[in-house]
Amino acid sequence: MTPTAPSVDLIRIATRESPLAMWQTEFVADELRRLHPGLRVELVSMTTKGDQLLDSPLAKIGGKGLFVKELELALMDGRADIAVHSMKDVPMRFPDGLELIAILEGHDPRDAFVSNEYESLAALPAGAVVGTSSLRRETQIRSRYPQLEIKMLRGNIQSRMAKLDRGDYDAIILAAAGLKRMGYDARIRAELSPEESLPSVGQGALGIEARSDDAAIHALIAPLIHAATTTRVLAERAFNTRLNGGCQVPIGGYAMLQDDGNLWLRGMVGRPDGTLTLRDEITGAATEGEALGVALAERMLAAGADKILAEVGIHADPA
Ligand SMILES: NCc1[nH]cc(CCC(=O)O)c1CC(=O)O
Repeated sequence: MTPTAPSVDLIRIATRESPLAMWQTEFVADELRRLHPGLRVELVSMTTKGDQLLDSPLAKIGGKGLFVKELELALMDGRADIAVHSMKDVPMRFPDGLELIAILEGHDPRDAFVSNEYESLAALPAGAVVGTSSLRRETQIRSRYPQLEIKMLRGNIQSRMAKLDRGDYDAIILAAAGLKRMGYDARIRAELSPEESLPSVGQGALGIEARSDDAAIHALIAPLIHAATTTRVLAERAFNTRLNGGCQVPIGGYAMLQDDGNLWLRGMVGRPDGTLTLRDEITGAATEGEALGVALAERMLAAGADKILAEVGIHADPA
Protein backbone atom coordinates (compact mmCIF):
# COMPACT_ATOMS: atom_id res chain seq x y z
CA MET A 1 0.00 0.00 0.00
CA THR A 2 1.13 3.56 -0.64
CA PRO A 3 2.05 5.79 2.35
CA THR A 4 -1.16 7.77 1.94
CA ALA A 5 -3.31 4.63 1.97
CA PRO A 6 -6.04 4.68 4.59
CA SER A 7 -5.63 2.57 7.66
CA VAL A 8 -8.53 0.21 7.09
CA ASP A 9 -8.12 -3.16 5.41
CA LEU A 10 -11.80 -4.10 5.31
CA ILE A 11 -14.84 -2.29 3.94
CA ARG A 12 -18.38 -3.63 4.34
CA ILE A 13 -20.98 -2.51 1.80
CA ALA A 14 -24.67 -2.62 2.72
CA THR A 15 -26.80 -3.57 -0.26
CA ARG A 16 -30.32 -4.53 -1.21
CA GLU A 17 -30.67 -7.92 -2.81
CA SER A 18 -32.36 -6.82 -6.03
CA PRO A 19 -30.33 -7.60 -9.15
CA LEU A 20 -29.83 -3.88 -9.95
CA ALA A 21 -28.68 -3.08 -6.41
CA MET A 22 -26.34 -6.08 -6.45
CA TRP A 23 -24.89 -5.02 -9.81
CA GLN A 24 -24.29 -1.49 -8.53
CA THR A 25 -22.69 -2.76 -5.33
CA GLU A 26 -20.48 -5.24 -7.19
CA PHE A 27 -19.45 -2.43 -9.51
CA VAL A 28 -18.29 -0.30 -6.58
CA ALA A 29 -16.68 -3.32 -4.89
CA ASP A 30 -14.66 -4.01 -8.06
CA GLU A 31 -13.59 -0.38 -8.33
CA LEU A 32 -12.42 -0.43 -4.72
CA ARG A 33 -10.45 -3.66 -5.18
CA ARG A 34 -8.81 -2.16 -8.26
CA LEU A 35 -7.95 1.10 -6.47
CA HIS A 36 -6.82 -0.53 -3.24
CA PRO A 37 -5.13 -3.89 -3.86
CA GLY A 38 -5.27 -5.95 -0.70
CA LEU A 39 -8.44 -4.33 0.59
CA ARG A 40 -11.06 -6.84 1.67
CA VAL A 41 -14.55 -5.95 0.46
CA GLU A 42 -17.55 -7.65 2.08
CA LEU A 43 -21.20 -7.31 1.12
CA VAL A 44 -23.90 -7.05 3.79
CA SER A 45 -27.10 -7.80 1.88
CA MET A 46 -30.68 -7.27 2.97
CA THR A 47 -34.23 -7.07 1.69
CA THR A 48 -35.92 -3.73 2.34
CA LYS A 49 -39.59 -2.88 2.84
CA GLY A 50 -39.63 -1.30 -0.61
CA ASP A 51 -38.63 -4.68 -2.08
CA GLN A 52 -41.29 -6.56 -0.13
CA LEU A 53 -44.31 -4.31 -0.74
CA LEU A 54 -44.30 -4.61 -4.47
CA ASP A 55 -48.00 -4.22 -5.14
CA SER A 56 -48.74 -0.84 -3.55
CA PRO A 57 -48.03 2.44 -5.28
CA LEU A 58 -44.76 3.67 -3.76
CA ALA A 59 -46.16 7.11 -3.01
CA LYS A 60 -48.77 5.52 -0.74
CA ILE A 61 -46.43 3.33 1.29
CA GLY A 62 -43.85 5.96 2.11
CA GLY A 63 -41.92 6.72 -1.05
CA LYS A 64 -38.55 5.58 -2.17
CA GLY A 65 -37.05 6.27 1.24
CA LEU A 66 -38.22 2.74 1.98
CA PHE A 67 -35.40 1.41 -0.14
CA VAL A 68 -32.64 3.21 1.75
CA LYS A 69 -33.84 3.24 5.35
CA GLU A 70 -32.73 -0.27 6.23
CA LEU A 71 -29.35 0.30 4.61
CA GLU A 72 -28.97 3.46 6.69
CA LEU A 73 -29.76 1.54 9.88
CA ALA A 74 -26.94 -0.87 9.04
CA LEU A 75 -24.56 2.09 8.65
CA MET A 76 -25.68 3.66 11.93
CA ASP A 77 -25.37 0.36 13.81
CA GLY A 78 -21.88 -0.15 12.42
CA ARG A 79 -22.87 -3.36 10.62
CA ALA A 80 -21.68 -1.81 7.36
CA ASP A 81 -19.41 1.09 6.31
CA ILE A 82 -20.97 2.34 3.09
CA ALA A 83 -24.16 1.94 1.09
CA VAL A 84 -24.33 2.28 -2.69
CA HIS A 85 -27.48 3.94 -4.01
CA SER A 86 -29.01 4.97 -7.31
CA MET A 87 -28.86 8.73 -6.78
CA LYS A 88 -32.45 9.12 -7.84
CA ASP A 89 -33.56 6.99 -4.88
CA VAL A 90 -31.56 8.97 -2.33
CA PRO A 91 -33.72 11.21 -0.12
CA MET A 92 -32.82 14.90 0.05
CA ARG A 93 -31.99 14.80 3.76
CA PHE A 94 -29.84 12.34 5.67
CA PRO A 95 -30.21 11.06 9.22
CA ASP A 96 -27.86 12.63 11.76
CA GLY A 97 -24.43 11.09 11.49
CA LEU A 98 -24.75 9.96 7.86
CA GLU A 99 -23.93 11.78 4.64
CA LEU A 100 -23.37 11.39 0.96
CA ILE A 101 -19.60 11.04 0.54
CA ALA A 102 -19.38 10.49 -3.22
CA ILE A 103 -21.30 10.83 -6.46
CA LEU A 104 -19.82 8.58 -9.14
CA GLU A 105 -19.60 9.11 -12.88
CA GLY A 106 -23.13 9.14 -14.27
CA HIS A 107 -24.26 7.30 -17.32
CA ASP A 108 -27.32 7.64 -19.49
CA PRO A 109 -29.80 9.78 -17.51
CA ARG A 110 -32.69 9.29 -19.95
CA ASP A 111 -35.86 7.28 -19.79
CA ALA A 112 -36.22 4.44 -22.27
CA PHE A 113 -39.18 3.14 -24.26
CA VAL A 114 -39.47 -0.65 -24.34
CA SER A 115 -42.03 -2.48 -26.41
CA ASN A 116 -42.25 -5.66 -28.44
CA GLU A 117 -44.40 -4.15 -31.15
CA TYR A 118 -43.94 -0.42 -31.32
CA GLU A 119 -41.00 1.86 -32.08
CA SER A 120 -41.82 4.81 -29.87
CA LEU A 121 -44.48 6.52 -27.78
CA ALA A 122 -45.55 8.44 -30.87
CA ALA A 123 -46.17 5.16 -32.74
CA LEU A 124 -48.59 3.78 -30.14
CA PRO A 125 -52.27 3.66 -31.19
CA ALA A 126 -54.95 5.36 -29.10
CA GLY A 127 -55.83 3.32 -26.03
CA ALA A 128 -52.47 1.53 -25.91
CA VAL A 129 -51.41 0.63 -22.36
CA VAL A 130 -48.13 2.08 -21.08
CA GLY A 131 -46.63 0.77 -17.85
CA THR A 132 -44.95 3.04 -15.33
CA SER A 133 -45.42 3.82 -11.64
CA SER A 134 -43.56 7.08 -11.75
CA LEU A 135 -45.77 10.17 -11.42
CA ARG A 136 -43.05 12.09 -13.24
CA ARG A 137 -43.27 9.81 -16.26
CA GLU A 138 -47.04 9.65 -16.06
CA THR A 139 -47.61 13.41 -16.10
CA GLN A 140 -45.27 13.92 -19.06
CA ILE A 141 -46.71 11.07 -21.14
CA ARG A 142 -50.29 12.09 -20.41
CA SER A 143 -49.67 15.72 -21.34
CA ARG A 144 -48.18 14.84 -24.74
CA TYR A 145 -50.11 11.66 -25.49
CA PRO A 146 -53.52 12.00 -23.79
CA GLN A 147 -54.86 9.14 -25.94
CA LEU A 148 -52.65 6.58 -24.16
CA GLU A 149 -53.59 4.67 -21.04
CA ILE A 150 -51.16 4.58 -18.12
CA LYS A 151 -51.13 1.49 -15.93
CA MET A 152 -49.16 0.91 -12.73
CA LEU A 153 -45.98 -1.13 -13.12
CA ARG A 154 -43.85 -2.04 -10.15
CA GLY A 155 -41.25 -4.64 -9.31
CA ASN A 156 -37.61 -4.99 -10.19
CA ILE A 157 -36.43 -4.48 -13.75
CA GLN A 158 -36.56 -8.19 -14.61
CA SER A 159 -40.13 -8.59 -13.42
CA ARG A 160 -41.21 -5.42 -15.23
CA MET A 161 -39.78 -6.85 -18.45
CA ALA A 162 -41.57 -10.14 -17.80
CA LYS A 163 -44.89 -8.32 -17.34
CA LEU A 164 -44.38 -6.59 -20.68
CA ASP A 165 -43.48 -9.86 -22.37
CA ARG A 166 -46.54 -11.69 -21.08
CA GLY A 167 -48.73 -9.01 -22.66
CA ASP A 168 -49.89 -6.92 -19.70
CA TYR A 169 -48.71 -3.74 -21.42
CA ASP A 170 -48.13 -2.49 -24.96
CA ALA A 171 -45.03 -0.63 -23.82
CA ILE A 172 -43.20 0.24 -20.61
CA ILE A 173 -40.93 3.10 -19.59
CA LEU A 174 -37.80 2.45 -17.53
CA ALA A 175 -34.55 4.27 -16.84
CA ALA A 176 -32.07 3.54 -19.65
CA ALA A 177 -29.23 3.26 -17.11
CA GLY A 178 -30.88 0.44 -15.19
CA LEU A 179 -31.75 -1.45 -18.38
CA LYS A 180 -28.17 -1.18 -19.61
CA ARG A 181 -26.76 -2.32 -16.25
CA MET A 182 -29.03 -5.36 -16.40
CA GLY A 183 -27.99 -6.24 -19.96
CA TYR A 184 -31.20 -5.19 -21.67
CA ASP A 185 -29.55 -2.68 -24.04
CA ALA A 186 -30.96 -4.42 -27.10
CA ARG A 187 -34.53 -4.12 -25.81
CA ILE A 188 -34.47 -0.32 -25.73
CA ARG A 189 -36.53 0.74 -28.76
CA ALA A 190 -36.09 4.47 -28.19
CA GLU A 191 -34.70 6.84 -25.64
CA LEU A 192 -37.10 9.59 -24.65
CA SER A 193 -35.84 13.09 -25.32
CA PRO A 194 -35.75 15.46 -22.34
CA GLU A 195 -38.66 17.29 -24.01
CA GLU A 196 -40.75 14.12 -23.95
CA SER A 197 -39.68 12.95 -20.51
CA LEU A 198 -37.39 15.07 -18.41
CA PRO A 199 -35.42 12.58 -16.29
CA SER A 200 -35.56 12.27 -12.55
CA VAL A 201 -33.15 14.23 -10.42
CA GLY A 202 -30.00 12.09 -10.14
CA GLN A 203 -31.08 9.49 -12.68
CA GLY A 204 -28.23 7.35 -14.01
CA ALA A 205 -25.73 8.28 -11.29
CA LEU A 206 -24.59 6.23 -8.30
CA GLY A 207 -23.91 7.68 -4.87
CA ILE A 208 -22.19 6.41 -1.76
CA GLU A 209 -23.45 7.11 1.74
CA ALA A 210 -21.36 6.63 4.89
CA ARG A 211 -21.00 7.75 8.48
CA SER A 212 -19.99 11.44 8.59
CA ASP A 213 -17.12 10.85 11.03
CA ASP A 214 -15.50 7.93 9.23
CA ALA A 215 -12.43 9.66 7.76
CA ALA A 216 -10.66 6.44 6.80
CA ILE A 217 -13.64 5.28 4.75
CA HIS A 218 -14.00 8.73 3.14
CA ALA A 219 -10.35 8.53 2.06
CA LEU A 220 -10.88 5.08 0.53
CA ILE A 221 -13.86 6.29 -1.47
CA ALA A 222 -12.54 9.72 -2.51
CA PRO A 223 -10.96 8.52 -5.80
CA LEU A 224 -14.41 7.43 -7.00
CA ILE A 225 -15.81 10.96 -6.82
CA HIS A 226 -16.63 12.30 -10.30
CA ALA A 227 -16.52 16.08 -10.29
CA ALA A 228 -18.70 16.79 -13.33
CA THR A 229 -21.44 14.38 -12.31
CA THR A 230 -21.32 15.77 -8.76
CA THR A 231 -21.87 19.32 -10.06
CA ARG A 232 -24.80 18.20 -12.20
CA VAL A 233 -26.51 16.06 -9.60
CA LEU A 234 -26.09 18.58 -6.77
CA ALA A 235 -27.73 21.27 -8.93
CA GLU A 236 -30.62 18.90 -9.69
CA ARG A 237 -30.97 18.01 -6.01
CA ALA A 238 -30.91 21.67 -4.93
CA PHE A 239 -33.79 22.27 -7.36
CA ASN A 240 -35.71 19.30 -5.96
CA THR A 241 -34.99 20.23 -2.34
CA ARG A 242 -36.26 23.79 -2.82
CA LEU A 243 -39.47 22.37 -4.23
CA ASN A 244 -39.64 20.13 -1.16
CA GLY A 245 -39.99 17.23 -3.51
CA GLY A 246 -39.30 13.82 -2.10
CA CYS A 247 -38.67 11.17 -4.68
CA GLN A 248 -42.11 9.96 -5.68
CA VAL A 249 -43.50 13.26 -6.94
CA PRO A 250 -44.13 14.63 -10.43
CA ILE A 251 -40.85 16.54 -10.65
CA GLY A 252 -38.13 16.21 -13.28
CA GLY A 253 -34.72 17.86 -13.10
CA TYR A 254 -31.94 17.50 -15.60
CA ALA A 255 -28.64 19.39 -15.68
CA MET A 256 -26.07 19.35 -18.47
CA LEU A 257 -22.55 20.74 -18.32
CA GLN A 258 -21.67 22.76 -21.38
CA ASP A 259 -18.32 23.32 -23.06
CA ASP A 260 -18.18 26.96 -21.97
CA GLY A 261 -18.25 26.00 -18.29
CA ASN A 262 -21.93 26.73 -17.87
CA LEU A 263 -24.54 24.44 -16.44
CA TRP A 264 -27.90 24.16 -18.20
CA LEU A 265 -30.61 23.03 -15.80
CA ARG A 266 -34.12 22.12 -16.92
CA GLY A 267 -37.05 21.54 -14.59
CA MET A 268 -40.54 20.08 -14.88
CA VAL A 269 -43.42 19.96 -12.40
CA GLY A 270 -46.75 18.53 -13.47
CA ARG A 271 -50.12 17.26 -12.42
CA PRO A 272 -50.16 13.47 -12.56
CA ASP A 273 -53.24 13.57 -14.81
CA GLY A 274 -51.28 15.52 -17.43
CA THR A 275 -53.64 18.50 -17.50
CA LEU A 276 -50.88 20.93 -16.52
CA THR A 277 -47.11 20.62 -16.84
CA LEU A 278 -44.78 23.48 -16.09
CA ARG A 279 -41.32 23.56 -17.63
CA ASP A 280 -38.57 26.10 -17.19
CA GLU A 281 -34.81 26.23 -17.52
CA ILE A 282 -31.84 28.23 -16.34
CA THR A 283 -28.20 28.53 -17.41
CA GLY A 284 -25.29 29.89 -15.39
CA ALA A 285 -21.81 29.19 -14.07
CA ALA A 286 -21.42 25.53 -13.13
CA THR A 287 -19.65 26.64 -9.94
CA GLU A 288 -23.00 28.09 -8.85
CA GLY A 289 -24.96 24.95 -9.65
CA GLU A 290 -26.84 24.68 -6.38
CA ALA A 291 -27.83 28.37 -6.48
CA LEU A 292 -29.11 27.79 -10.03
CA GLY A 293 -31.20 24.89 -8.76
CA VAL A 294 -32.73 27.02 -6.02
CA ALA A 295 -33.37 29.94 -8.41
CA LEU A 296 -35.10 27.69 -10.95
CA ALA A 297 -37.25 26.16 -8.22
CA GLU A 298 -38.29 29.58 -6.94
CA ARG A 299 -39.23 30.75 -10.41
CA MET A 300 -41.31 27.64 -10.98
CA LEU A 301 -42.99 27.90 -7.57
CA ALA A 302 -43.98 31.49 -8.42
CA ALA A 303 -45.31 30.26 -11.78
CA GLY A 304 -47.68 27.77 -10.14
CA ALA A 305 -45.56 24.75 -9.20
CA ASP A 306 -46.53 25.46 -5.57
CA LYS A 307 -50.19 24.81 -6.42
CA ILE A 308 -49.46 21.63 -8.36
CA LEU A 309 -47.34 20.26 -5.54
CA ALA A 310 -49.98 21.20 -2.96
CA GLU A 311 -52.47 19.13 -4.96
CA VAL A 312 -50.27 16.06 -4.48
CA GLY A 313 -49.73 16.95 -0.81
CA ILE A 314 -46.37 18.69 -0.95
CA HIS A 315 -45.90 22.18 0.43
CA ALA A 316 -42.81 24.18 -0.41
CA ASP A 317 -41.64 26.55 2.29
CA PRO A 318 -42.15 30.23 1.60
CA ALA A 319 -39.03 31.85 0.08
N1 LIG B 1 -37.12 3.58 -9.55
C1 LIG B 1 -36.21 2.55 -9.25
C2 LIG B 1 -34.91 2.74 -9.92
N2 LIG B 1 -33.88 3.31 -9.29
C3 LIG B 1 -32.83 3.43 -10.15
C4 LIG B 1 -33.24 2.91 -11.37
C5 LIG B 1 -32.45 2.86 -12.59
C6 LIG B 1 -31.02 3.28 -12.53
C7 LIG B 1 -30.76 4.74 -12.31
O1 LIG B 1 -31.60 5.61 -12.57
O2 LIG B 1 -29.63 5.04 -11.87
C8 LIG B 1 -34.55 2.46 -11.23
C9 LIG B 1 -35.38 1.78 -12.25
C10 LIG B 1 -36.16 2.71 -13.14
O3 LIG B 1 -36.53 3.83 -12.76
O4 LIG B 1 -36.47 2.30 -14.26
